[in-house]
Amino acid sequence: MTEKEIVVLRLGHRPERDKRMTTHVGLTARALGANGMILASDDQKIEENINEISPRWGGSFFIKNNANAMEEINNWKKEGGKVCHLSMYGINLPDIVSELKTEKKLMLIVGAEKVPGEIYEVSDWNVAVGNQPHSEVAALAITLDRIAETDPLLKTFGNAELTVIPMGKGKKIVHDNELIEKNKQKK
Ligand SMILES: C[S@@+](CC[C@H](N)C(=O)[O-])C[C@H]1O[C@@H](n2cnc3c(N)ncnc32)[C@H](O)[C@@H]1O
Repeated sequence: MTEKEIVVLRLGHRPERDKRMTTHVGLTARALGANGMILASDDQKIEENINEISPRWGGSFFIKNNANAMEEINNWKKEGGKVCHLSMYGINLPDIVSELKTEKKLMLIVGAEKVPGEIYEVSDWNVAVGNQPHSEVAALAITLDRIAETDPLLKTFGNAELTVIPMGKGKKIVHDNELIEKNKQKK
């Protein structure tokens, strides 16, 4: 079975206002099964923060900083990918989810401030996660969960320095000291 390829395109990030929100878009995308995030603004700090996550917590999530949104979308489409823009004005997710689920190469676009009209035009779908205003992080999380083939909460992340041992009370993290040493030497 071919793996699904999902990237998140983050639009409208304002470095002075949206640092936490955009970091959370990246963390959520990674945790719930996306392969990477493309940031259509220049914020090297976010790039650094996200790049620190995978060596620590496993997997191979990528971030591309300072990208041109339309170029990314057009290249994605040329490679046969489909584009789904998340917007409260779109078709409600339950009405389109079965179609989205069959896509093997999907770009999910989330905005911050007002999203330019051309994004609505160029997208294959404008999809609402309920037609009420809320947040890009919530919209992304619910979409990734609903379109997943297997439960994203059960996904394991290989090559992790740190692994949480789930428990009802307290906190337990296992450290892979050999990998921590190896990664230190790479820096
Ligand atoms: C806080 S909203 C701001 C929206 C902005 N005022 C506009 O006119 O597009 C930021 C982003 O969250 C996402 N979002 C918020 N509510 C949503 C919903 N109900 N369904 C899908 N996406 C949503 C969209 O990606 C949106 O661009």
